[in-house]
Amino acid sequence: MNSFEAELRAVPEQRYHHLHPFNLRMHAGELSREELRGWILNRFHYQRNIPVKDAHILAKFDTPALRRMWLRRIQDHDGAAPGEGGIERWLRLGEAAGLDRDELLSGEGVLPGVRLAVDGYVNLCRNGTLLEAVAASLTELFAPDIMRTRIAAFEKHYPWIDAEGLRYFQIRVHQGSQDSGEALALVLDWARGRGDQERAVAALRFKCEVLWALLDAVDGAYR
Ligand SMILES: O=C(O)c1cc(C(=O)O)c2c(n1)C(=O)C(=O)c1cc(C(=O)O)[nH]c1-2
Repeated sequence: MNSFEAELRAVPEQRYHHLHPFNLRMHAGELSREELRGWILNRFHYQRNIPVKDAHILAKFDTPALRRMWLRRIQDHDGAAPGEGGIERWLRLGEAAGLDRDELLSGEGVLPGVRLAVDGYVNLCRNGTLLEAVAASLTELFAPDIMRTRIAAFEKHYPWIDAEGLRYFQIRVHQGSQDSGEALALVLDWARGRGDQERAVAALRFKCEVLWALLDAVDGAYR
């Protein structure tokens, strides 16, 4: 591992949302049903915007091979047909937790801080460079671990959520590993100069702040 890769990996180590008090309480089994439902409802706003930000990134690629690779991410979330894909699985997670699918789809109840955080991420991918947009996705280097922790915590502490609801996370463990591996290879290849490396690290820091701000909003609203 070169020093730039080590620098990239150190960002989420210190700032990723696995350290956020809301996630610590989630994993310790301390969240009320209302808090967990509030998190699922607000995270749906993040989920449904992931393919939107990925479409902005897709439009910046200029080779079929790279577009093909990134298109898979959009399909992972949107599915190949109605009733499939990650967004559908997140809706089922909501239903397993007692939320109404139409309520999730309406977007009502999404907190202002969550909207701003998600807008921040989508706008970085729309207006930033390709390097910044891809580097920002590298929080996913840490996502499979937090998802494994979350699955175990849900099974242990929140048995009132039907196990079927956990499918989103179970499938995402593999998808997140593949996504982050591909994105890391691109960033290491593109960012050879110190200026680019610093911009990649800054984008990854910003993305950690997006996830942190999202949880700050949820933590403050439902406690
Ligand atoms: O539950 C999580 O902790 C978590 C974190 C992240 C992340 O690190 O951004 C993503 C996801 N989940 C996720 O489900 C997902 O689809 C996803 C896509 C991306 C991205 O930036 O492209 N991050 C994440």
